[in-house]
Amino acid sequence: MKSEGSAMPPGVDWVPVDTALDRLRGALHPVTGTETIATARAAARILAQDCIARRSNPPQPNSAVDGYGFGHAAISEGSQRLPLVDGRAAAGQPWPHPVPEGSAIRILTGATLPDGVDTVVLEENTTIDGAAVMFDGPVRHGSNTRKAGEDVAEGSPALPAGHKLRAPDLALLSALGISHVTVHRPLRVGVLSTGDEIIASPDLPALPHQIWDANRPMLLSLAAGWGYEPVDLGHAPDSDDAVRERLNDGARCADVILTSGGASAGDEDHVSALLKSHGTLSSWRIALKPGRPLVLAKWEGVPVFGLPGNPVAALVCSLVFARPALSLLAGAGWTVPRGFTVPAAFTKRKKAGRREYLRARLNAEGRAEVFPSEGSGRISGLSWADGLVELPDEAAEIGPDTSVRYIPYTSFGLV
Ligand SMILES: Nc1nc2c(c(=O)[nH]1)N[C@H]1C(S)=C(S)[C@@H](COP(=O)(O)OP(=O)(O)OC[C@H]3O[C@@H](n4cnc5c(N)ncnc54)[C@H](O)[C@@H]3O)O[C@H]1N2
Ligand code: MOO
Repeated sequence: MKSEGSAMPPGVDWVPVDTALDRLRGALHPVTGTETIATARAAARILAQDCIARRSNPPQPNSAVDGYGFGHAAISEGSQRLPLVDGRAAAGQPWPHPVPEGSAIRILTGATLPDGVDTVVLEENTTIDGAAVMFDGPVRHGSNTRKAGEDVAEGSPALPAGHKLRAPDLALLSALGISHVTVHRPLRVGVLSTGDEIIASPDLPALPHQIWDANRPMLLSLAAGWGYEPVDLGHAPDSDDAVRERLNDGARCADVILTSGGASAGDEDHVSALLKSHGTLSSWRIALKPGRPLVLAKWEGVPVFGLPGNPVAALVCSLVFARPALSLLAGAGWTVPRGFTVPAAFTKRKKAGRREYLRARLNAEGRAEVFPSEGSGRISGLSWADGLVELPDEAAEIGPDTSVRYIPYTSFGLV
């Protein structure tokens, strides 16, 4: 019988993905300063301090419906008939007088409960007879009312430091009277493409042996979508001097640098060579497909992710390694993407020894189908997909309906 063996060439110290992630997590710390800005402008920013409720939500007991309010003590089972006070309580227009026991008041949604009112009956369940309201009891004490602070109590923690603010969070903070928040300054993410064959933009002509830069727009857009400040470091040819100059630029104006290309050990792999000779380099051979020649280093103290040039590998390495690392650098802590266990709609025999990520999407039955080619230069598969299937480091025999872990692009924060 044929041995399963390992998928990886021998003679190399292959680092498992989880080990690489653990080392990365241990080596990095937040690098951004802080600033205080208006809550209304703080979407996608990361809290640098806990937010404490300035007052309760709701601040006062109020009505949850349009109806009639009264004191519960005066009513019982059966038909009720309560005289109406000559007035009305509305949101923003509280009724300033007590409602006598045995009377009721017209009350609208959001209105503060006047003194003497602890229960509200829904308008649709009542009839009006002259100056009285009629309905059937019993009515539960406190029904259709909201207690002061039932959502959030004054002085209680609303959101913790490290939380990345989303639209609903702006609603919460505003409701609690928090007009300004102290947040981390946006992480500046420098992006550099390398390679003699690369033409910086499809606006420019390309000879047959040249290709337009696909990685830089992808990586800049990833950084922006994650809420960071993209810094375009342009494109450098395969020359030590050119790459060195761009890395120096990056170290001046970015907090972290993503490069693509030149990451493996070939004659023209200037990124890994430079980082080896100058920076502090961890050139791990990661037990990963695609993306095994990932370079992690520091250049003038600035972390550098030397991503592989193949666009599929560049994206996978960004999602798997750069995303949690950038989140940590930016002050939001380490992130682990949320995956879903779904049945496979494909067959594959996977050898032991490396983690694999396949371009995938869910079909109409909710099963994961994968792109027909695993080629790392097949950029079209990245667009075809809506996510990745993560296959474990160990050997796996996947057939129709085997459970696999599917991680949608949205779980990686792709917008
Ligand atoms: N002898 C070996 N050769 C290779 C190995 C290996 O282990 N031993 N690994 C292969 C794997 S896996 C990958 S991935 C690539 C990664 O190599 P580099 O990071 O050094 O990347 P390049 O050689 O510069 O480019 C690879 C490929 O990607 C294209 N590319 C580069 N930049 C861009 C860009 N910005 N936009 C679009 N396409 C880009 C480039 O033209 C190449 O085709 O190495 C294998 N070789
Ligand atoms: O890491 Mo390379 O993964 O196959 O393109």
